[in-house]
Amino acid sequence: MKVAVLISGRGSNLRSLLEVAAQPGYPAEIVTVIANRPGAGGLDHAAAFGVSHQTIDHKDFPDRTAFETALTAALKAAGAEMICLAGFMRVLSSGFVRQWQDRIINIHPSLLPLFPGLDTHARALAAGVKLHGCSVHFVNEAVDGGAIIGQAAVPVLGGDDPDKLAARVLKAEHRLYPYCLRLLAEGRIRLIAGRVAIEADPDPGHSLLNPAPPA
Ligand SMILES: Nc1nc2c(c(=O)[nH]1)N[C@@H](CN(C=O)c1ccc(C(=O)N[C@@H](CCC(=O)O)C(=O)O)cc1)CN2
Ligand SMILES: NCC(=O)N[C@@H]1O[C@H](COP(=O)([O-])[O-])[C@@H](O)[C@H]1O
Repeated sequence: MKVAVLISGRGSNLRSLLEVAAQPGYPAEIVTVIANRPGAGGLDHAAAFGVSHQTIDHKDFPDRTAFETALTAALKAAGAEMICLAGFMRVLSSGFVRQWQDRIINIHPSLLPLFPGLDTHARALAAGVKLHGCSVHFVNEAVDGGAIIGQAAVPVLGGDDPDKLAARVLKAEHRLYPYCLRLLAEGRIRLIAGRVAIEADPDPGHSLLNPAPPA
């Protein structure tokens, strides 16, 4: 499966996708990386893996539609069949989402439907939840409202602040995203009545995602 990754910053999720996609037998290929912010750190990861990469700065365009028209042209030129949002911080218009219906996924740093949007870790701490985590979901018009493909949970520990919690969640993100993209690229994901069904799930207990905590 030919995959494009859209980023806005550091790119650690992009790196985890590049690493697994470089492994023989992984069913997806990262064909291009596009950043909407000049100097996004993730572009260096793309260069390090020899993957085509470019910046399309949303600030260079009069509006979202013009920005997204340039985005679509670059995606089509790269032959992208699927789009992975990895720390991509622009809300995509309904027109763009419809054009790429069921072919855009995103990683979000919370256990959706809890805490959609921004500042998820501070909000989780403020809410006093004891479990937090991340979700990979299809992207639709509703921000963070698309069908959930996979989730990974982490404990909220005493003394946690948003940065400590974010770091624990990020480790889980780096396992969850390659796992979910694999399921998608192997054709195991079915969207039925707006919900995801995983066919012949190789790891129903998700032990891959949630290895037993250290003794
Ligand atoms: N149509 C959709 N677009 C996007 C989704 C989605 O589910 N549907 N997910 C987001 C990712 N995301 C949360 O996971 C998110 C990203 C950005 C924002 C946001 O409010 N962005 C502001 C600008 C912020 C900036 O440029 O720094 C905006 O776009 O005006 C909310 C949620 C990706 N897009
Ligand atoms: N709303 C989208 C959002 O908040 N995404 C989050 O941004 C970070 C990007 O890190 P990265 O650039 O190192 O992959 C990740 O934690 C991702 O879940």
